Amino acid sequence: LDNGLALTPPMGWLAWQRYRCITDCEMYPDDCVNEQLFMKAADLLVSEGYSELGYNYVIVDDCWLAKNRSADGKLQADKIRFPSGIKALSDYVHSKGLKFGIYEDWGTKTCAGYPGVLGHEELDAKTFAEWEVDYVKLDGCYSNVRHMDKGYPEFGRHLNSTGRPMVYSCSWPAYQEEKGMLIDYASMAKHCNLWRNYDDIDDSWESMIKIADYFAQKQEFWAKYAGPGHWNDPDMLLIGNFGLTYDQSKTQMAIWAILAAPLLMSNKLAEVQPHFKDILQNKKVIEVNQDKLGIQGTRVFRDKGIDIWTRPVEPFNDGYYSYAVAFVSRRVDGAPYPYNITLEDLGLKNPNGYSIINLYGKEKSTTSCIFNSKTPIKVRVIPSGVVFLRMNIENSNTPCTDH
Ligand SMILES: OC[C@@H]1[C@H](O)[C@H](O)[C@@H](O)CN1C(=S)Nc1ccc(F)cc1
Repeated sequence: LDNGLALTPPMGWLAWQRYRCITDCEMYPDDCVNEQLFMKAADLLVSEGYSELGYNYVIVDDCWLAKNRSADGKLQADKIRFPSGIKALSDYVHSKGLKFGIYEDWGTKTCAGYPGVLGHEELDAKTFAEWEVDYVKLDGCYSNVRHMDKGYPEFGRHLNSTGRPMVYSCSWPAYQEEKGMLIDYASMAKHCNLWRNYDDIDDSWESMIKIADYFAQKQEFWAKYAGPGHWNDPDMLLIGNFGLTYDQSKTQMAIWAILAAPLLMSNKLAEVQPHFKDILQNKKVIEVNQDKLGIQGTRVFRDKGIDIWTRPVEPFNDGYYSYAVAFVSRRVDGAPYPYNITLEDLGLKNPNGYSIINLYGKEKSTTSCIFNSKTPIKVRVIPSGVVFLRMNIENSNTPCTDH
């Protein structure tokens, strides 16, 4: 969507995966969907160093609403759980220098059964502008999938007519994909800043890698629609929760960086363990995800249980081609698996050579030597883990010794 927003994939924190629709704040005061949850998330994004790295959206998901609209037909928040109201919450988030996102559903109800926008589209868009919302996630439950091709663009026009810039996240393709419909991705890129293509992510390796594999299967259809202002969305980051190991967390962060995916954490920020936080705050990996070219990478190679993903990154012009390259092991036979490949076999043919940086390596790993495209690079990949490298074209002439 050409509204000047989301020129790189949005980054931030989205409640759904970790907090679902927990509304019993008596029983679960620290884990329920209420205003405290989002105010605390805003505080921690700043105090824990996330916001300075780009994580700046605090996004409310389903279940924020009262069960009914107010007398004048406007959407309203649950009065017990959001006693100060959404505008006050939005103001609080803005006071921390962050941006505020909210959820609704192009249907009669949200997936969890709260009021949907159908029949109130213009009013609801205006309400979001009044609340100074910066990002709207529009879900697609309780609606006719065949009418989404008109409904989602129309709601986007209502948002645009308010005059307030708002990132527009659409769930439209995910619902049409589910029905096996032919999907108009050109329309998606025209009307939405990002869009969910596929199933909801759950807190497990199986769920995350199923989504990654589906994006690889569909890459020839989907990747070309990604670019500044319009992104495919494989759903939230699981890192810091219960389901992924340390190495599996590095794998999700690497694949989401290759895919130019939104980096929307959904975790309990106060309890993210330091080595998981290091993954979420890895500047070199975030730099790949936020690369200005906005080219979505692809899975280019599968061999011996090693999946290889590459993404073109800057500098990438007149002969200078640089890449991020991820080696993901799907093996389960215990030992880290040694894998060698020449850059030429990877399709990186620059004769002058490349510097190679291990994005998950220690700082010292920034090599100054170069590999020419025939030098085999040797990696050892941990089961369901990843070796994530950045290869920049170099014209220096200090060839690398064996790596
Ligand atoms: O209720 C909202 C929730 C989250 O917003 C997800 O990100 C959305 O993709 C939709 N969603 C859920 S649980 N959707 C849903 C998931 C399973 C199901 F059988 C029916 C609806």
